[in-house]
Amino acid sequence: MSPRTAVLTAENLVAGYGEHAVCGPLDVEVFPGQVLGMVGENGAGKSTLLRTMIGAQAAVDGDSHVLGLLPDDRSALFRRRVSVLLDEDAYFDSLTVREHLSLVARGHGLANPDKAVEGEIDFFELHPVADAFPDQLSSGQRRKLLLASAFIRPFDLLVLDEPEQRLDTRMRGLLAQRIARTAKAGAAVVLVTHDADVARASCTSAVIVDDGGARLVDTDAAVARIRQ
Ligand SMILES: Nc1ncnc2c1ncn2[C@@H]1O[C@H](COP(=O)(O)OP(=O)(O)OP(=O)(O)O)[C@@H](O)[C@H]1O
Repeated sequence: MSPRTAVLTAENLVAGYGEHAVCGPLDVEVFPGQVLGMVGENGAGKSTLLRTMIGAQAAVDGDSHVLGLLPDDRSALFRRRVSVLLDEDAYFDSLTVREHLSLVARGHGLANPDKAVEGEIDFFELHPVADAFPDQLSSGQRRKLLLASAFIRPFDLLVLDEPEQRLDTRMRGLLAQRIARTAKAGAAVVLVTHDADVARASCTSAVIVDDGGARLVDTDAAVARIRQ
């Protein structure tokens, strides 16, 4: 893909439920190397807008494209090139942390899956629970497992809904740096966050979602909005 081809675009995109608009319209393009944050108060519509951007729910109006196509999270292309972590827990109860990561790494055809698995266990500090099952983890450790599963696989677009949830301050900082590095390496990232430090350390631009609207701003404005 050419570096100037947008990975994700939204055109006049209005998100909501049925005929009921929650927020928008939004026009935005996200290119490789960019991290677009989405900020705003509880209930403003960030998650709804994020899901609509990636085709996980129908738009009230307008449309979005991922990798130049109408997004279809069941298509092979989408699943191969878009890594998504929404605000939900999804595990296999009978697989350990290490087995989960191994399954994702092998499913995506990584050349050296074992090395990648150990790398994520190191990064997310999951060593003490690497051979534990999901119901033996703390809520923060479960969140780290989901984040590790999102990062371990290849992607052109990484989509994260409040990735900082349940992480301690130090791990939030490491995560923000990882997101920034991921974009510098060529991916595009879209994330919802309530954390001003995460936004400042990772975002290259942002959308403020409020009063039924969605407007594109620079990172400083997004950080100031979170701190209000
Ligand atoms: N399934 C649904 N059907 C109808 N309305 C919904 C549904 N899910 C969420 N909403 C409403 O849509 C609005 C936006 O919710 P959304 O979860 O997108 O907000 P948010 O900005 O992500 O909030 P938070 O920061 O609390 O996660 C809220 O008023 C919420 O009540």
